[in-house]
Amino acid sequence: MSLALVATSHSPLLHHVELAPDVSAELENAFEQARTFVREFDPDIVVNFGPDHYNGFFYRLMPPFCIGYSAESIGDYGSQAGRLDVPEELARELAEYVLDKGIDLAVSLDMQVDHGAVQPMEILYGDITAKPLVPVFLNSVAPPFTPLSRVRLLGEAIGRFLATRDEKVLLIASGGLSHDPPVPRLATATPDQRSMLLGDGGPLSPDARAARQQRVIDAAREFAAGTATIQDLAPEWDKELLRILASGDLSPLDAWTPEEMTRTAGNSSHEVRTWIAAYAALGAAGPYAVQYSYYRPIRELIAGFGLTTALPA
Ligand SMILES: O=C(O)CCc1cccc(O)c1O
Ligand SMILES: [Fe+2]
Repeated sequence: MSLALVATSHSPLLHHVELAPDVSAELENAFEQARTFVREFDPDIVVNFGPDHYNGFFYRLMPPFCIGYSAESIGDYGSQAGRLDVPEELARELAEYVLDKGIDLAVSLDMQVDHGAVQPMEILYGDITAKPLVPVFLNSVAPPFTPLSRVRLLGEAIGRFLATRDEKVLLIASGGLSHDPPVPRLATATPDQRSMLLGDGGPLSPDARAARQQRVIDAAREFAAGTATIQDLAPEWDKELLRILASGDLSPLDAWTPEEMTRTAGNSSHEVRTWIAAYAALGAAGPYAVQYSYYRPIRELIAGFGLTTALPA
C-alpha cells in the first residue's frame, strides 16, 4: 500500500467568472503542481472525499456519510456528466470495514454526485473516469452536522482499511475552505425551495437549474465588487485549518463546533470536512508531510481557495 493526498477547494465559478490575470496564473500554477504530483505518484485508484449541494443528497434522507458502490455525475455547471468508474467490490469492502469499526455510514448503489465531487478529477486528469474511484460523500451543506471528531474517525478507519491493500491510492478531498455561496437553506427556504431541498419533484428542470446557477454567478460578481450580502471569507480561519492539517495532529479540530464553523467561516465552510477526513486517512497510515500548499481568498470564486498535496513522511 501507498497513499498520497490532494486536497483542493472547488468552485464552479472557475469556468463562469473572470479572474485577474495574476490570480488566474497563480491558480493554474497550483493546479499544475497538483497534476505533476499525481503523475509522479501514478495511483491505481482514487478515494474521493466530496460534498454535495442538493443534487444527489436531499432532506428526504440526509446521511452524514455515504460510500457509493456505483455513481453518476449529474453534470451541473458544465461539469463532466456520466458514470464514474467505481470498483464495486472495493467500495463494498471499504464500507463493510468502516462499519465494522463502529463508524455508521450509508451506502448507495447509485450515488448521484455534482461538481463538488468531480471537479478535482477534472482539474487533475481532465476526465472523471481517468481512474477507478470510490466516492465518499460527507454532508457539508445540510444541517445538522456530525461533530468533526466523527469525521476524523471516519477518515482514520478508511486509512486503516487502505493500509491493508496493495493498491497505490490517491486520496482526493474537494471543497472549502471558508465560503458562503447562496446555496438554498432549510432555515430560510420558501415553499418551493423547501420542496427542492427535500428532493421532491426529481431533477431540476433546465430552466430551474439555469436560474439556480445564475444566482450563484451573480452573487460571485457582486461579492467581488463588494456589494454582496453573503458572509465574507475568513482567511485567518483558513490558515489555522491548513496549519492544523499540516501538523499531523488533527485532535485540536475536535473542539471546533459546527455552529462556530458556520458563524466564523460560512454555511459552506463545512466542506472542509472532506479535507479533515482525507488527512485523517493519510495520518492513519503513519506520519505525513505536506509537499505543496497554496492559499488565497478569491472572492470571484466565492472561496477561501486552498490546494495542498501530502505524502507519507
Ligand atoms: O451552486 C451551488 O450549489 C454552490 C456552488 C459553489 C460556489 C462557490 C464555492 C463552492 O464550493 C460551490 O459549491
Ligand atoms: Fe461547494
